[in-house]
Amino acid sequence: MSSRGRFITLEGGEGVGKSTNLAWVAEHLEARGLEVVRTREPGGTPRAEAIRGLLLDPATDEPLDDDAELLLVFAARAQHLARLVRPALARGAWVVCDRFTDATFAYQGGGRGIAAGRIAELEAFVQQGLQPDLTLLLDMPMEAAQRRLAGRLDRDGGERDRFERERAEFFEAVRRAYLARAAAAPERMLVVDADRPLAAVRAELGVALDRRLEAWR
Ligand SMILES: Nc1ncnc2c1ncn2[C@@H]1O[C@H](COP(=O)(O)OP(=O)(O)OP(=O)(O)O)[C@@H](O)[C@H]1O
Ligand SMILES: Cc1cn([C@H]2C[C@H](O)[C@@H](COP(=O)(O)O)O2)c(=O)[nH]c1=O
Repeated sequence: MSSRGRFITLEGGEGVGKSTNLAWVAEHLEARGLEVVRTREPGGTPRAEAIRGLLLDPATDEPLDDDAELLLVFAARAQHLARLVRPALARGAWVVCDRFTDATFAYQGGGRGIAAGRIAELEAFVQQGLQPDLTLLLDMPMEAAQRRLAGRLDRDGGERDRFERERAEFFEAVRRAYLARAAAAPERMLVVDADRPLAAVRAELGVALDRRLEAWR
């Protein structure tokens, strides 16, 4: 096995099953003898998690400006990359991350309408060429994903965050932007039909991971 760590991201709209499947992906890799670091964006380190708090806070007293939202996302990412992701990859660990920059193109680009070129400039500045080796895009119709999200909120309690309160058109635009990015980068991004029983989703994820493991050996 190569000593270079690999960077795997899970993407998709709200409630499609990213967190549920991230745990499984990490265990699948660990069962093959790899050191795996589980993380998420925005967040992943204490200071980046503090920025996440600002981004997700649903308080309406001072609406968050779209450009400020974009810059906060990348500020959290810079911290996360410097303190957690790059050191882990450098020591040979595999990093499995719940959302990364595809989410910025989908939410701030597709959802908020910020130009892709502006996002790409920040991406180049913050990432200095670092990209995920593999992105698993969990895709399903927005209404079904919203039902899953509502079920989770009913079961676990908690209120909707600032993004989860967005209107249906926002989530439709996010989904379209994700699918457009996957179509433009088919070698990196695998679109997985998430509107199936968990066992079927995981079977497809497992095949994709094992194929990559073999190719990267
Ligand atoms: N394939 C599946 N079939 C049925 N239910 C599922 C499936 N995958 C996940 N779920 C359930 O759907 C809910 C949402 O899943 P999860 O929290 O993993 O989604 P998420 O994409 O991480 O959401 P968020 O974007 O809010 O972080 C959970 O209650 C989870 O148990
Ligand atoms: C990385 C990233 C995330 N977001 C949004 C998308 C989600 O609504 C929240 C994160 O919460 P979740 O538990 O992962 O659902 O943040 C974003 O707008 N832009 C980004 O780059």
